[in-house]
Amino acid sequence: LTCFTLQLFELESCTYTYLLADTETKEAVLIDPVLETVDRDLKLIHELGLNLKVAVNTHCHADHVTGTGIMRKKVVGLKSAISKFSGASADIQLSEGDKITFGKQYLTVRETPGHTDGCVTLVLADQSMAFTGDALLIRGCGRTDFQQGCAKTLYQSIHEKIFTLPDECLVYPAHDYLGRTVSTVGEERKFNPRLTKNLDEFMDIMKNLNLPKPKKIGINIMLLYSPITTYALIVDIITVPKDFQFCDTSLHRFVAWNLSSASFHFSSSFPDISVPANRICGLQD
Ligand SMILES: N[C@@H](CCC(=O)N[C@@H](CSS)C(=O)NCC(=O)O)C(=O)O
Repeated sequence: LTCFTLQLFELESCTYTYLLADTETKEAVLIDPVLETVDRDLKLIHELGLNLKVAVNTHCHADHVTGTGIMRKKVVGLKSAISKFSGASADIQLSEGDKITFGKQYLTVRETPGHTDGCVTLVLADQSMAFTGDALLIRGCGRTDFQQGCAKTLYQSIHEKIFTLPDECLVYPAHDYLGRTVSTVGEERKFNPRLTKNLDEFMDIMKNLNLPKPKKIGINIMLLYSPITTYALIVDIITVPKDFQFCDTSLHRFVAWNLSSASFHFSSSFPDISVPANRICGLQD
């Protein structure tokens, strides 16, 4: 079987998007597209004469807005996919063992929660490659301090679902902040400074990472819980009211979906104006 993989990079969030294609049938899958690079990715797919079947997110991203919603509108027949535990809407809700088929190739879903509840690792049919999303990063792993993060769950996921793959299996993460592009299961099992520790030590490391919050988490949380949009043209985020469930301190404007009044709130100094959901300039998934 013949398959090729291209690794694409988005500079602002240091995200890797992966394009996989069956060279015989030209059917392709895109993993973790980013909103800002949708046109770049679609141009490449067009140039290569590929037929994009599925755009899949390894999880609900906090650091960038996914490109799958807008891609579905631009590519006839394209289906979006994400874990059924992500809370997000998509054409295909993935579970453990599901197969994402493209031509004669397929990716198998391994649920790897811990960074978020809906994190999955996608493993190529012959186990030569694993797309680990934010679960396992090169010499690191996804943070566990928000979005249902749980260090113990992540530790178990990585040990049980990723470190059980062959040593030679290539590890392709969703991000790298130091310019690294690929690792292997064997290397990570041996040299990952977090995952080579025991569970207690790992939990201690994860508790003390003290990372700043990703810049786009507020926008993503709002999009995730919005009943009308999965992709919207929304202003930046402002402040953080305590009584709202979905908000973020690191951003300078605030937009939230208020569950009780069923409206979006935009504010610079909260409480502020409340806008009915149907007035939002958004695109339905
Ligand atoms: N600087 C970035 C966010 C960096 C970050 O928090 N990365 C996440 C994955 S994206 S939610 C992470 O899990 N990092 C783990 C680590 O050890 O770095 C931004 O501002 O968006």
